[in-house]
Amino acid sequence: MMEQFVQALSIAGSDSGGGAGMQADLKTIQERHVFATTVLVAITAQNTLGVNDAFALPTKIIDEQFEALAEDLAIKACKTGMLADVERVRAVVKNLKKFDFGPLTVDPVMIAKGGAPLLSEDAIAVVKNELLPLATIATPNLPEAEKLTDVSIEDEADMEIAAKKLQAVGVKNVMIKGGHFVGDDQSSDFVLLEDGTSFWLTSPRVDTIRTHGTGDTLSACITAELAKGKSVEDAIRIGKKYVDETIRHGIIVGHGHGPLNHWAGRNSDESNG
Ligand SMILES: Nc1ncnc2c1ncn2[C@@H]1O[C@H](COP(=O)(O)OP(=O)(O)OP(=O)(O)O)[C@@H](O)[C@H]1O
Ligand SMILES: Cc1ncc(CO)c(N)n1
Repeated sequence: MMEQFVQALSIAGSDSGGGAGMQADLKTIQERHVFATTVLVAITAQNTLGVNDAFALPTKIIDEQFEALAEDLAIKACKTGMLADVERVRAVVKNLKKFDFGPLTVDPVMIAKGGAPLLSEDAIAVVKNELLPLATIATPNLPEAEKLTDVSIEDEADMEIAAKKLQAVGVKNVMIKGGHFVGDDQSSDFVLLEDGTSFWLTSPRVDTIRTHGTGDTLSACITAELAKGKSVEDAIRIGKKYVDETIRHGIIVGHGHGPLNHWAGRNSDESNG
């Protein structure tokens, strides 16, 4: 008998350049052999050089996308990416409370690599107080962790303090990404699990500017693995390994912060774990 194929959901913004946002989520979830579905929240006119414009979709069509998925599909895990502003964050929170799409990964996307805002300043508190308490795992980068915790992160000890503060807000599991510690020869992420155990995931830093969509790719991989029923710890470890391969085996696309090689892990036994 044929069984339901595993399905996951990306709630995010579109990157026309194809490297980050919903496009990175789709490519990643597909590579992890999970069926990807989407709720599009915003559209950006973007390439590897920057974000030229952004347009947030009306909440009516956001609600309708959630309803259409709930009516028909069997989604086992979901993630959020770019949510644009207070109105859109609240629309997503409302729908995530209404429907069960499995464990939620919140990638609290705020600013694109080139510096363009993808979340309005006043929406940060709403993400913190209304969205994060629904999260199974949150994956902020360093500036996002600072904004969400008011901890100024100068070193690894500060990352541990910020992770504890995020857990206090209600996030069960926290992964703070150290990709922004440029100058360091390692790229180290700190993980604090629900049961209080913690560990570092470290990989040699790749000397490249082609890192557009690293955060989206990592959180999408975690989401796909959670949809398959992997534990949070296993999903995180697989996510780190997968994103590392996509950076390490880079491709040349565009003239700025180029996208990742999402199919880099195809021939690697390790990344198919
Ligand atoms: N140059 C690099 N070499 C190796 N690993 C990296 C590098 N840059 C980032 N990473 C890893 O990529 C993952 C994503 O981290 P990062 O801090 O870049 O996320 P992000 O800022 O949210 O990304 P984006 O905003 O582009 O989606 C982490 O596991 C981090 O350690
Ligand atoms: C649409 C979109 N979402 C997320 C990111 C962050 O990588 C981006 N650059 N663009």
